This record gives sequence, structure tokens and C-alpha cells, in this order.
Amino acid sequence: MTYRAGWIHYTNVAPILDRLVLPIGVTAVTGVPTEMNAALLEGRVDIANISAVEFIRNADRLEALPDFSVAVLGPVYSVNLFHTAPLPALRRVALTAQSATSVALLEVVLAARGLSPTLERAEGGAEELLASGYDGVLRIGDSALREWYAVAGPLTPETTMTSLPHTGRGITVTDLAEEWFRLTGHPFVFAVWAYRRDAPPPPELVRAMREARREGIGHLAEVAARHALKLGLPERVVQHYLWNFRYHLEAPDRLGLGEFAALAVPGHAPLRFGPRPGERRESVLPPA
Ligand SMILES: C=C(O[C@@H]1C=C(C(=O)O)C=C[C@H]1O)C(=O)O
Repeated sequence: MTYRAGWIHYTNVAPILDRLVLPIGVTAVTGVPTEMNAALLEGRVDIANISAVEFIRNADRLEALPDFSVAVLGPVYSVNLFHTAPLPALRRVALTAQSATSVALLEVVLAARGLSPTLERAEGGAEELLASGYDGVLRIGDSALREWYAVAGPLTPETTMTSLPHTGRGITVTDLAEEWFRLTGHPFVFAVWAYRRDAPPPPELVRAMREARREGIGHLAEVAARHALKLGLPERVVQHYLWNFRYHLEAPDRLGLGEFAALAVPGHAPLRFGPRPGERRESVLPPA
């Protein structure tokens, strides 16, 4: 029997996945968030780093690793609304088909401001879609990071990522994680590592993931340099992008996740997490 993993392999998970050595008996495929969400729910993979909102929507049958997340406190740089009209004047917004969580986050952010533009699924680059009749475009992942830098960059010795402007080339970038922080003061959790409750991961896999994360974070400069080359971005940008993530689903992240769950999926089933490091899985035997 093999255990099947599905990885969303955006650059933001490189510090966890790049140095992962899969234990014997575990296989892995990769894809974008909406593909991995579907693969997990349809039983084509057994564990995946899926969109947090899908974990919440399917909380009755999923469980998540207790100490893994893709989260940030403040800006994320790669979940962006690119817009040419000010937010209150937005009429038509294109949504990437790759995302579930960020679409729900955009809805929360718009609702908090009392805004209700038309939202439509459409693929393409931000500038291209803005030129074709949309006044807002939601983009996520590596391409959104590159497009953000095209608007906000370049970094100079005098600037930092956080001091770069949000507007350039006639386009404003609204970072949705930064908006969430302004609204709630909490981190935002984009992804968790979830599995169906009937197929929990072998402990060897979870141990290997923890080891890989330790290695990845310990060698962050190398990981960043490799991905900077792939992305065509300066090393400094990718290094800042990566250290800014919160990969351990800590108490503040769970607060943020709980708050998002209540707003985005009212009436959801209780969120369940597996045993923490060092804890044993609960016995499935009936009490004596
Ligand atoms: C931070 C990001 O988070 C990703 C966003 C997701 C979504 O919007 O559904 C899913 C997984 C995350 O890894 C990103 O893509 O840039």
C-alpha cells in the first residue's frame, strides 16, 4: 500500500518541501491549490497542503497536522488584488482559478468595506486582464509575487520590502494579508496540511516533514537563492518573502484561522487537528 501526498509547490512552501526525503511507501504529485483541494476531497491523494477555506468547509471529514501552516502576520506579497480604480469604485474583478482561500479572503475584505463588485473567474496576467476591461484582478502564488515586484520594485540599498510603494505603472496592489491584519490584528492562514480522517499520515512522513522544515529554515539563504534564480527575482526579495512566512500553525495562527472560519464559513464543523509532536495518536479502541 502506498500513501499519496499532493503538494502545492509554490515557492512559499520551498522551506518545507525542498529538502523533504519521502519515506519508502509514500509518493507525491504536485499542482495548484484548487487541483490539490479536489484531489484530496476526491480521494486521489491522502494528504495535501490545501487551501485553508477548503479545510474549514470540509471540517466534518478532514483533520490537519497540528504544527504546519502557510501563514503570515501582515503582508504576504503574493496574494494580491491588482487594481486601476480605487477600491470603492471597483466594478468588475477577475479571480484566478487557482485559489480558494484568497477568493474567500477577498470576499471578507470587500464585505468589511461594504463593497460588492462583480467577481468573475478569468485566467491571465494582471496587466493583461486590467487592459481587457477588468478594473481589479486577484492573483496568487509565484506569478503574483513577480507581478507585485514589477509594480513595487526595484529594491535599492535604501529600501526594504515593507517600504516599497503599493502603486506603480498606473496599478495599485492591495495585499490581502495586510488588509486582514488591519481588520483583525491576527495572522492569516492560507494553507494547512490536511488529510481525510480515515487516512492519517504515517508518522514517518510527518517526522520527515518536520526534519525537512528544520533543514529548509536552517538553510533559508540557499533555498531563497535557488528560487530567486527560477523566479527571476533578486535574492533579497525572495529571502524576505520566505522568512516572512509562519510555518508552524502556532497559537496566533489558530486564532486567525478561527476568526476567518467564522467569517467565511458560518456554521462550519469544529476544526480538528492531529496529535502534536511527541503526542501519540488517540486510541481508536473503545474505553475499557
Ligand atoms: C500565500 C499563498 O497561499 C496559497 C493560497 C491558497 C489559496 O488562495 O487557496 C492556497 C494555498 C496557499 O499556499 C500564495 O499562493 O501566495
